[in-house]
Amino acid sequence: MQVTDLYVSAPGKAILHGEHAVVHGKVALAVSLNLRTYLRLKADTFGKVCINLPNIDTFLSWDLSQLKQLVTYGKVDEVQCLDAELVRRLREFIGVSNGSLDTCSMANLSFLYLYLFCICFLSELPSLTLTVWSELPTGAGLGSSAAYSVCLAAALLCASGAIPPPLKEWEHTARWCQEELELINSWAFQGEMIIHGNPSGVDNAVGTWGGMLRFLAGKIIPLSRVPLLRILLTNTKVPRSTKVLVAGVKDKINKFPSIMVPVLDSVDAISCTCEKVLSEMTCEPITGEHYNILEELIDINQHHLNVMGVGHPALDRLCQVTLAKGLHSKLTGAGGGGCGITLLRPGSTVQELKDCGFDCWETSIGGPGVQQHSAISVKEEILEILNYY
Ligand SMILES: Nc1ncnc2c1ncn2[C@@H]1O[C@H](COP(=O)(O)OP(=O)(O)O)[C@@H](O)[C@H]1O
Ligand SMILES: C[C@@](O)(CCOP(=O)(O)O)CC(=O)O
Ligand SMILES: [Mg+2]
Repeated sequence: MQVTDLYVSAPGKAILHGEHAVVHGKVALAVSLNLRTYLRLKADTFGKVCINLPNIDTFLSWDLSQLKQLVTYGKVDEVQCLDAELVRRLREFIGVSNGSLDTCSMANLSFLYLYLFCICFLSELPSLTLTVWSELPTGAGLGSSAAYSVCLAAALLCASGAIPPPLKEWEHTARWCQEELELINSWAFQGEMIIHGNPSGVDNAVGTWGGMLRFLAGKIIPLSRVPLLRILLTNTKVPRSTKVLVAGVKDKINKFPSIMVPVLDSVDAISCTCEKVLSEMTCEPITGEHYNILEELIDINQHHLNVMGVGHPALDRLCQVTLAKGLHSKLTGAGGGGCGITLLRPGSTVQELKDCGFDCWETSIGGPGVQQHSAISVKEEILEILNYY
C-alpha cells in the first residue's frame, strides 16, 4: 500500500478543574488551547523509519529489518490495554529501563509502539520519516504528551490505511468522522499509557475532539454552550513529570483513603458546580457574582491540589502575586511546577503580571481537535521546521 505524505496537528489543553481526581473516576472540565503540535509524515524508499523531534533534540532512525523482528500481529481496531510483551521487547530494543522518565525514551517508545501496531496488518512495514514540532512547552501541564500521541495516532492510522486522510484537494484543513476520531483517541490513549503510566484519557480526548469537554470515567461530553472565558497561562518553568505526580497521588490515596477520598469527592463537586455556573453564564446576563463563584472554586481546588501533594512554591507565588492584583489562579495539569491558569475578568490586563517576571500569555480556548492540513494551511515558521528534515 502506498503511504501518502500528510500534515496533521492536535491542540494542547488546560484542565479547568479535576486534574488528578479524574484519574480516580471523578469529573474533569478541560478545554483545548490555541497552541498545537504539528506532525509531518513523509513516505520514503530508504528502507528506514526516521523520527525527528526537534523540541526534545531527538533524531533517530531504524532499519526496517530491525523493526520487522519486533512486529506483533494484533488487530488494529481492538485496542483496550497495552500489549505488555511488545512494550517489554521495545524497552529492550531501545535500551530503556521500566522506571525511566527520560523524555526522549518515552517519546521513542510511544512512537515505535504505535508504529508497529498500526502497521502490523500491512504486508510490508513502510519506510517513512516523521517530524513533530510543538508550540506547547514539553512537560508543563498543557498536554504536550497527549497532543504528541494524538498526532502520532492520526498519522500512523492513515499510513496503515485503517482510516482515510480526510483532506480533499481543494481544502486547507479537514477532520475525521466520529468513528475515526474514536479510533484515533483510543490509539492516542495507548501512547499516553506509555508516557504516563496511568492516564485518565482526558488529555487525549481534548487533543482529539478539541473544544470544552466534561470527562468522567472515559465518557466524553462536549460542552457546546460555554461563555467566552479569558484565561492567562503562566509557565513557572519548574520541570516535573506527570508520571511521578500521578503515582504520588495514588500512593497518598492508598495510604490515607479516608482522608483523600473526600478531597477527590470535593474536586468532583467543584467541577460540577463550575459546569453549572458556566452554563448559567451562557443563558443569563453575566454578573460579577458569576465571576466571584468561579474564583472561589479556583481557590478551593488549588488548596485541594496542595493537599494531594502536587503543589510547588513557584505555583504558590503565582497565586499570591495574582491575588494581589485581584485575580485567582490554580495549577493546571499534573502540577508540581509546570503551568498555572489565572481567570481574567473582563477588562483585566496582563502587563502587570509580566512586570512581575512571569512568563505568561493570554490564550484563546476551544480550538479544533486533531485535523489534517494542506501544506499551505500550516504556519510558515512551523512548515519550515517540519520540512527541514
Ligand atoms: N513535541 C514533542 N516531541 C517529542 N516528545 C514529546 C513532545 N511533546 C511531548 N512529548 C513527550 O511527552 C512527555 C511529556 O509529557 P508529560 O510529562 O505528560 O507532560 P505534559 O504536561 O506536557 O503532557 C515528554 O517527556 C515526551 O516524551
Ligand atoms: C494529572 C492529570 O489529570 C493530567 C495530566 O496532564 P499533563 O500531562 O500534566 O498535561 C492526569 C490524567 O488525567 O491523566
Ligand atoms: Mg501529559
